[in-house]
Amino acid sequence: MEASTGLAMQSRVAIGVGTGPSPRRGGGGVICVGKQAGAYAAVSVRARRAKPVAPLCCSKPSSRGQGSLHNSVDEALLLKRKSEEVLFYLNGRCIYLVGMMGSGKSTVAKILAEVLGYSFFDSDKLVEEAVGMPSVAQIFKVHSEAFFRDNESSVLRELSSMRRLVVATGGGAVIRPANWKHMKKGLSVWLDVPLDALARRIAQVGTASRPLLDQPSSDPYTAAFSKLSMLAEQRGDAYANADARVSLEEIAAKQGHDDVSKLTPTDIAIEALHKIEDFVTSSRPVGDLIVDSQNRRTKAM
Ligand SMILES: Nc1ncnc2c1ncn2[C@@H]1O[C@H](COP(=O)(O)OP(=O)(O)O)[C@@H](O)[C@H]1O
Ligand SMILES: O=C(O)C1=C[C@@H](OP(=O)(O)O)[C@@H](O)[C@H](O)C1
Repeated sequence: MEASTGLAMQSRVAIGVGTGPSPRRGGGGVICVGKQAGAYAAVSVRARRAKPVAPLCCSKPSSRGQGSLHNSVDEALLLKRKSEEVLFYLNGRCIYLVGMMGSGKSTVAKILAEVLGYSFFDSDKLVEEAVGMPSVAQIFKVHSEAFFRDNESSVLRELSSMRRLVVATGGGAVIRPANWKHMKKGLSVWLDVPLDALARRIAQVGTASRPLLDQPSSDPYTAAFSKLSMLAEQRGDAYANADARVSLEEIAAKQGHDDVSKLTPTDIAIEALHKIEDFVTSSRPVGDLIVDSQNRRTKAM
C-alpha cells in the first residue's frame, strides 16, 4: 500500500448531515469517510445551506450593461422558474459540478443550491477539514497529490450516499473512475469554459490556492494558460463523462456574442438547469414522463 493511501485511510471526514435537520434544511451531523478504525482525525463539517446569492436579490448589476436591474430581475425569475421545474424531476438526487480549475464550479454550485433548496458542499473544503489542514496547497506540500486524491475519493464516496446536495468537486476529481461511480449516483454537470477565460480568471485571483498551477512566473496568465492546457490534454475526455455539459461558448453564442466573460454566474446556472432538465427528461422512460406531466397538471389545478 502506498504511504499516502495508508494516511488517507487514517483520515476521516464527518460531514454534517445526520444529527440535525435534513440537509435540505441545512442541518448537521456525522458521516465517516475513513473505513478503518484507528487514529481518525474526526472533523465535523456543517452542511451549508447556500447563502442567498446576489442575482436572486436582484441587486447585481448586469455585466451586459443594459437595463441592469431589469436583467437581474429577469434572470432571477428565469432561474426560479426553471429550478422549480427541474426540482420535480430531480427527486432529491445530488448534483455534482465538474470542470477545470476556475471554471466556476463553486460559484455556480452555490446559486443552484440556493435556488433548489439544496445544501452546498465544496469537496476541496471537505478534504481540508478531513485532513485537518487549512488549504489544499498545504496538503499537496506536506503530504502529496496522491494523498489528496485518496481523501477526495473518500469524500465523494460519502457524499454519494446523501441527497439534496450540490457539490462543487475539485477539478481533478474526474480522473479517477471510482469517483465517477460515486458521482453517477446523482447528476453530473460539466462546466466547459475556454482555457483562455480560465487563465484570465485564475491570473486575477492568483494561483496560491491551486498548487497544480502555482509556479513562479512573472506572467501569471501565461503560466496558468500553459499549465491548464497541459492538464486539459492529460484529462482528455474525462469531463465528457458528465451527464450534462454547459458550454460557455454556446451560451454566449445564444446571447449573440462570443465573449464568455460577459456571462454572469446566473446565466450559467440557468443553462445548467436547462441541461439537467434535458438529461433527466430524456433518460427516463417516456411512460414515466407522461404520468409526470399528468400529475403536474393535476397539481397545478
Ligand atoms: N461567470 C463568471 N465570470 C467571471 N468570473 C467568474 C465566473 N464564475 C466564477 N468566476 C470567478 O472565477 C474564480 C473561480 O471561480 P470558482 O467558482 O472558485 O471556480 P472553481 O470552483 O471551478 O475552481 C473566482 O474568482 C470566481 O469569482
Ligand atoms: O484540477 C485539479 O487537479 C485540482 C483542482 C482544485 O480544485 P478547483 O477546481 O476547485 O480549483 C483542487 O482540487 C486541487 O488543487 C487540484
